[in-house]
Order: sequence, then structure tokens, then C-alpha cells
Amino acid sequence: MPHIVFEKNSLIKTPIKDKNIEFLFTAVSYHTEEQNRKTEYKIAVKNEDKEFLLTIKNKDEDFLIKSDKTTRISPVTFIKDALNSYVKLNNSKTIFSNTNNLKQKKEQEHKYLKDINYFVDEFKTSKEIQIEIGFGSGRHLLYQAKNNPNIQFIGLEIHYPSIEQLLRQLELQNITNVLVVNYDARLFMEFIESNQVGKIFVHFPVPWDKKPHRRIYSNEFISEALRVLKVGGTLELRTDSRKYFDFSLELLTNLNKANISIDINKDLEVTSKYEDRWKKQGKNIYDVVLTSKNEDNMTDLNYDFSFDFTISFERFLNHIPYKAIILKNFFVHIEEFYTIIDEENSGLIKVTMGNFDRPVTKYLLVKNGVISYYQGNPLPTSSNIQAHKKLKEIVSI
Ligand SMILES: C[S@@+](CC[C@H](N)C(=O)[O-])C[C@H]1O[C@@H](n2cnc3c(N)ncnc32)[C@H](O)[C@@H]1O
Repeated sequence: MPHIVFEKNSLIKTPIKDKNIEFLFTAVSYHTEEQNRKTEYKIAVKNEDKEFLLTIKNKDEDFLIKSDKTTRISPVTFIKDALNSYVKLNNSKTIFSNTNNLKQKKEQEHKYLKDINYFVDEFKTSKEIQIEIGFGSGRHLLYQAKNNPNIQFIGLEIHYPSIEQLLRQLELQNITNVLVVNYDARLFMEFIESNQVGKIFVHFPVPWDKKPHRRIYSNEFISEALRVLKVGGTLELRTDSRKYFDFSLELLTNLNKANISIDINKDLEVTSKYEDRWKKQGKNIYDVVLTSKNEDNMTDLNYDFSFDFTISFERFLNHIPYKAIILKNFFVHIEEFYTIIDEENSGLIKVTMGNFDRPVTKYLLVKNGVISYYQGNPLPTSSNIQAHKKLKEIVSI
């Protein structure tokens, strides 16, 4: 991680500009005497259209400056340039720096690899959608995509080498109807509009026989799957794990919006890498197909994450609820505070919130009592929306 150790000096006055890099404000950590924490500074930087924070800490007799983890951006050159520029403006002697000869990681963009924000802000299709969860070697997904050119496929995977392998195959085989996302499938469905999906394939998911709570299937996952499936659409589990099979049957029976059908050792047109392996070992293969019977209400992907009131930051600091607030499907944990130097009623509030499996850490920027999410709003998942509502209550104390 790029950083510079420089001789302690009084910090530069912000705002200040150095070519295209602007240092917008300096904030200092706030803590009570009993907390006995070390002082830390956050410097807000704007470079072209990117905003992020730098952190300054004491390092023995000197200062250490680096990027703030939560707001880190890419490419790393933006951070490196900001660090160099800050130390130069500060007129301090550099004791150590690793910001000059960093090898730049080549970040290759691929037209079919999409960031989760693409699904929140841009994704629209008039085609039927089919989703494969944990596509692994991609054999099944490639087969389906080639044979169904009018379907828009979305492949979800968390293992990056598998993603790279699939992207290479899409190019080699000239397949244009697959989008790939590196995202946890348990949470992805939230970003798809209701009643748009024809099929969801979950083939040979990690069985997690000893930790069933980590499985893809859960009550929440199934209700989200039913929401996105059209009437007649299917959620298809194929597994060699008898325990996963029994577990999913338990979750799927008695749903009043769907039918289920089960099979054993059914042949499909294409066998995946895992299926080949289990078949060679003589294992049974179980199928559970859930068919949606109901149309669902639309969810609101355009949720408004604004704070429609102003606060007294000072008053807030005196009434901080330090403990994490944990509710059924979400939590809110206010972690740290920084007051902006030379600005009235302004500061940063660091908060971790949302879903227990995929929490998000954000800074709230308070400027003259007006609050907004620094670097933009959280993704509009149901747990983030609930956490935001709770956060509004907390900060308005
Ligand atoms: C046992 S492999 C099966 C791969 C492929 N479906 C097959 O049949 O050959 C399970 C795959 O699911 C992926 N995976 C596990 N948990 C996931 C999650 N929460 N979201 C998306 N993919 C996941 C793993 O990285 C792995 O590639």
C-alpha cells in the first residue's frame, strides 16, 4: 500500500489546489478522554472526478500518510499522486516513500464483466433473463448461452480464476449474450427487477454440510428468487449432497406461491465438471425444481438515500450511541468521528451497516449540518435501506 513517512510539521491549511489535485478539507479524529485513542487526520482529496480520503497518523516522531481504506479508489496512481503532492505542499522532509516505483497493476476491463453498480444503475433488457449461480468451469453456462441466443444470461461467481476462464471462452466462442458478475449470489437478486427471470440454475453449490447457514439457499434467497422469477419461471438446484437436497426440500415445501418437483439421477444435455466427477464416483445426483406461480410486486431500486434534515454535529458528538444496533435482517454500527478543522458544524461519521454477510462501510459527510454519503449512496439492498432508515433515526438525536 503506498505511503510516505515525513517529518512532523504543522499540516497544510485546506482547501488548497496543486495542479489538478484539490485538498478540500482536513478532519481530526474525535474521542473522549476515557477512550485514549491516538489522533488521526483525514484529508479529503479531489482528483479529476474522483474523491477520496487520505489518512495521517503519528509514526514515532514523524507523520505517516496513506490512503483511507474505506474510500480507496483505483487506479492507484491517483492515490500516489495525491500523497506526493500533499507532502510537497507541506514542505516536509521525506523519511520514507514507496510512491514512486510502484508497479502499476494493469486493470483490464472486459465488456462482459460488469460491476454490481451496473445492475443498479444501467442494466435493462427486453429479453428473458436466465441466471447461473456459481458457474465454476462455465461448461453449463456456455452451452446454454450458445443454444439460446435470445436469452440474456447472467453468470455469478466469486472465484476470480473461474471468471477469467469464462470470459476467455466467451471471446473464443464469440458468445455475446452472457454478462458476468463477481458478486455473492445470496445478495445479487436484490438488484434484478421483479418478474423478469425465466430460470435460475444452482448446479452443485458448495454443500456446506457442516455450516448450513452458509449455503446459497435460505428463506431470504428463495423469496427473492420467487420475486424475480416470472410466472412459470424455475429455480433449479442440482446437487450430489443428500443433506443439501433435504435442506432445500424443507425450505421449499409449503410455499404457497410455487410448485416443486424432484428427481434423482436425471440426465441433462450437458454435464458440468463437478457432475462428471461425482458420476465417476457412483454418487447420486438430486434435482429440486421450484416453479413460480405468482406475479410479484416491484421493488424500488431508486430508493432515496438522502437525509432530509440538518443536525448539530456538536450535539451528536455528545450523545454518540457507540454500540452496534442489531436488528433482524440488518445492523448499524457507528464507529468513528472526525471534526472538520475551521468549519462550523461539520465532520465525518464512519458507519458500518446493512447485511450481516455483506456489510458496507461508509462515511457520512456533515457540512454545516447537512448530511450526505461520502462517495455516493450505499447500494439499494433491502438491508441497506432498512439500515439507512435506522441511521436517520440515530443521527437525528
Ligand atoms: C462446487 S462448484 C460448482 C461449479 C459448477 N456449477 C459445476 O457444476 O461444475 C461451486 C461454485 O460456486 C461458487 N460459489 C460459492 N459460493 C458462491 C456465492 N455465494 N456466490 C456465487 N458463487 C459462489 C464457487 O466459487 C464455485 O465455483
